[in-house]
Amino acid sequence: MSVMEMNLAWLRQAAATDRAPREPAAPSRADLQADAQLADTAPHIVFSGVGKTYSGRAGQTHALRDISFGIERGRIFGIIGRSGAGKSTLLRAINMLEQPSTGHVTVDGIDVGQLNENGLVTLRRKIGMIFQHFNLMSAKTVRDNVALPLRVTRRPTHDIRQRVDALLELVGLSGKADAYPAMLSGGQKQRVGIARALVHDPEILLCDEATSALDPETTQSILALLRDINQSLGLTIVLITHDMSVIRDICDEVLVLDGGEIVEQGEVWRVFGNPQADATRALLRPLRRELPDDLARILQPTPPAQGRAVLSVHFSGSAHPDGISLQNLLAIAPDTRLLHSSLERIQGHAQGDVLLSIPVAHLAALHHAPFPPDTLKILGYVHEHA
Ligand SMILES: Nc1ncnc2c1ncn2[C@@H]1O[C@H](COP(=O)(O)OP(=O)(O)OP(=O)(O)O)[C@@H](O)[C@H]1O
Repeated sequence: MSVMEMNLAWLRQAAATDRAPREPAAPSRADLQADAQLADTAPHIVFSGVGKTYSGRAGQTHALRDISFGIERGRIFGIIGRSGAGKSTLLRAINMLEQPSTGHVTVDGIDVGQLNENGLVTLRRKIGMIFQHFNLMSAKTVRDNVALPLRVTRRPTHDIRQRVDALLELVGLSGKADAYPAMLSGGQKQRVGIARALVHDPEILLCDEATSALDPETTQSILALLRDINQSLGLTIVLITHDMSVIRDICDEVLVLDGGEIVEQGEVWRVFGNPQADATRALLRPLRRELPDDLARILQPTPPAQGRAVLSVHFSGSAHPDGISLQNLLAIAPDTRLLHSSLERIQGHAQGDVLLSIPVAHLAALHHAPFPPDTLKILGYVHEHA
């Protein structure tokens, strides 16, 4: 029996009985191999036709409509959408903090909507969660905050202490075990939140706007920690955020919600490089650097007799993953000048715009340029003396 199957059996046992299940036996090498093979093929989390309707005094709100998608094991999966799009509802359906009105959510093949109370306790141990405002207990030390979920399991005190110390070391807070939350920076508080979320050795970590209260530098350090945890512990991470740079910097895949529906989903470099839905384009606008003001001021709509054309070349990731050769362009227009670039690499793919200028006299030769026609746009013209 594979480890995954053992865990499934364990969860099923918990779902079927009112007694707390015993911990599963330690897996053998063969179990681990079988598990790796199974894990390669089965999505870790699956939404099938999930809908959620809230009823209130003002009527019904359809927060989610017919949501179906899967999250592969070990991925970092981002969910984005405008305010009210349904992100939190979707995230919280994974650990059943929100019960769907229709459809099913399965984790490791278990329909989590069918679990009884014991089953839910077991499930939630397998799914850690961190929050925007950390949710720490102010009257308890860092060590006690992290130990809290372990105390209810009645593990021996020295086991708990060992586990907590190891986790504090993992998140870089070894020296802060006896500090109180008020004595910590925002980033340190979130590290405590991460340590606490990991106490039960979860397979999934849910991050609800986990970096939204942090400054950009601290955000980067928390993202680096999440990436480390994802890689070293093989955790599947699902996160929601309003910050598109978080998705760009850490996620493998992104799902875009709008009005409770999926409007787009895919690898980050594909979606960010060539967004299809209006909602995605609107969300990504802050990442796009517009034409610099000084350049916009001098651009003319018609070509001058003597002057230069300003071109933008858009890279959506797929065209030149190994770098961009300007050799052919320079052969057409040797006096090509680089004006501006918003080019960046997402998951190893070039993405963004490069602004170039060439003499108008060379415009006719542009159809020989080494870029697909739809990636090259003439933005305007500047007079030679400008
Ligand atoms: N408990 C609730 N009762 C009634 N309506 C709710 C409840 N929770 C959420 N909603 C509504 O469901 C919709 C989706 O809410 P949700 O919080 O999932 O969106 P979100 O994308 O996470 O929003 P935000 O980015 O602002 O946090 C919204 O219209 C919201 O007002």
